[in-house]
Amino acid sequence: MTEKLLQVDDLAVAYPRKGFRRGATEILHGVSFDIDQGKTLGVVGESGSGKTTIGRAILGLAPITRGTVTFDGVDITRAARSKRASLAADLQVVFQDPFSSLNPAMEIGQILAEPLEIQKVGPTESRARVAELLDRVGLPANAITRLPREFSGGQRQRIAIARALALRPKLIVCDEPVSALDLTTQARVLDLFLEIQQDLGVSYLFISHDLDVIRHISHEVAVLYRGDVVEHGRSTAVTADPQHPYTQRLLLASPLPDPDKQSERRALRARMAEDERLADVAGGDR
Ligand SMILES: Nc1ncnc2c1ncn2[C@@H]1O[C@H](COP(=O)(O)OP(=O)(O)OP(=O)(O)O)[C@@H](O)[C@H]1O
Repeated sequence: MTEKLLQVDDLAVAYPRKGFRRGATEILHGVSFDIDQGKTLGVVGESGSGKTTIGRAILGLAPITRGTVTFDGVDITRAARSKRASLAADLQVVFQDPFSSLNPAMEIGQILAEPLEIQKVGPTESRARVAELLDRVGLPANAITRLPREFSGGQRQRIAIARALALRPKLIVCDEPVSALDLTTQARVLDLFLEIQQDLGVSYLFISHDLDVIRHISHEVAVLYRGDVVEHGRSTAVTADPQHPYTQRLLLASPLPDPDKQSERRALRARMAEDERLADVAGGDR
């Protein structure tokens, strides 16, 4: 049996209402899912559905009002600060924007060595690990003396991935990590994520608004709609035969014109039109 690395149970998050002394706006209304070791859960949903908030809650950066987040056997919503700090290396993040997530004044070698220094890794081992990380993400060894601005968007995202891998984490929260990239670069970076997972057994919580991206990268998918998980299942099943009307709409809006899926989508559109027609007829009969 595969071990559960992350278990999220009935997670609710609420932010205090701006301009009010009391009251809070609930963003997540009790979401539950888990992630096995070495697997990927894709979280998909439209803008504002709460995807980033899920990632932030797992990283301890959002106000959790209910539920539990158990990471590697520890309930991090109730664990002491010292215990959470000891888990920090195992839980890393890659953000959407590789331009703002890398310090523009630091050379790549420094950016990658920084987390190692914090973990008190000595200089000789650190140099070897930085070289290994660059190789791992397909960047040349001479990148160490260069600055982020000397790299393209895709290369910068590779640097951000290398930085996330520096401490050999068990889980990486990937928050729209390919959304700022063109389609060809997206595909290459997604393949890198897959290759890394195959080699290192790392798990991903992979957030995206794009069902095609999620289909490519995830074993399972959770569809988030206005702070609730409305559909959850194996990625192939959910994307081939979505059950919830919201997932069906997301699939139709999916931006990649995948030729193999064209006829499938036409059939789905026809089925939805027919469902709507029947609903109209039923409504008219009442
Ligand atoms: N710090 C905050 N304070 C108050 N409200 C917030 C805060 N952060 C997010 N929200 C609200 O929570 C809701 C969900 O935001 P979130 O960023 O999680 O959505 P998302 O699905 O990731 O959207 P996007 O794809 O646009 O990033 C939004 O209505 C947002 O305005």
